[in-house]
Amino acid sequence: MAPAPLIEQPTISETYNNHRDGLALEELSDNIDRVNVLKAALKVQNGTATQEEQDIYAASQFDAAKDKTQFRQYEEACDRVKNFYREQHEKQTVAYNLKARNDFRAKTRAELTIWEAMEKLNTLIDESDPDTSLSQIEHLLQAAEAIRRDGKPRWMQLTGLIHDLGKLLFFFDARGQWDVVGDTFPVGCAFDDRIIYPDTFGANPDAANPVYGTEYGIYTPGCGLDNVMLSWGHDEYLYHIVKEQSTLPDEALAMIRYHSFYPWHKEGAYQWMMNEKDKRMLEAVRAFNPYDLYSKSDDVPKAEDLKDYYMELIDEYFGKDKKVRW
Ligand SMILES: O[C@H]1[C@H](O)[C@@H](O)[C@H](O)[C@@H](O)[C@H]1O
Ligand SMILES: [Fe+2]
Ligand SMILES: [Fe+2]
Repeated sequence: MAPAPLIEQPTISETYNNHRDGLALEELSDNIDRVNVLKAALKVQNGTATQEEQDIYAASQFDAAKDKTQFRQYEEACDRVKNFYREQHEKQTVAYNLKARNDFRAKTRAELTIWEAMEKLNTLIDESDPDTSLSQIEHLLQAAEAIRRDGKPRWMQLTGLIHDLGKLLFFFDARGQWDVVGDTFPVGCAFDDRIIYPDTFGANPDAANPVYGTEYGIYTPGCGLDNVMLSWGHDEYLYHIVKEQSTLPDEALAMIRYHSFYPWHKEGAYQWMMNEKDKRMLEAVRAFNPYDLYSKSDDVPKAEDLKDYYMELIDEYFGKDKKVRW
């Protein structure tokens, strides 16, 4: 059976004629199809979490003791954070997103094991984050350890460990931090007011575009998030890598791809895009979020003490001592 068209075709060809520097969405989806065929041939399978695992990850007590008012206070955030989002909201356009995906597909930037990637990332301090000034390896270990302490499935522990590794982009093709970190949102349709600092989208040329500026833009309701272009950054980049090079299940892929999509998983925006699969994935992302956000105030784990445990976990889903193509 031929896959359902991603988005209504006439709109796409009309709107994308102006973006010859990027891949058309049709070509992108062809690429994705080719990858899926290759994966089937190589017997790399992501699969879905078992019901038992879904039950385990759904019931969490982890954040009960956390004072939620201490996190994500953007109104009180420092200028570093505010300036970051002003720039990001101005520059994340459809044209840029097509180009970024095209560049991503064009080459391999580095070959590093997961652990090497964590070490490389260690010097990056995330300008968008009002809640932590720790290094990334510390944040990754905090998230993974919180998930592990709560007895969650092994694949979810590993997801905690790697979920921000896409920030490696900063050392390769990025134009700054604005196309690497921060919350994400769809491009190609109206920017929702539930995105933080919504007023800063006035400076984004897409906001006034006759197609992209409308509620549904280039999409149709129910098209499914797999068919939506989320602003390019660490989530999207890592998602593609993990999908192609690991056996982590769909729920893990969703936790990675949507963990910064707060307007959707926290604020309830963009519900009209969802299909049945997305409803299940939303549960997974919501189960993951507290470990990402509230573990930032936990004790700082020591990487050397935990390395053996996590190396085994990495081997289990990526292959023994596997160099990942970044
Ligand atoms: O500042 C943070 C940080 O960049 C995280 O890695 C991202 O996932 C969050 O959504 C964002 O708010
Ligand atoms: Fe993140
Ligand atoms: Fe994170």
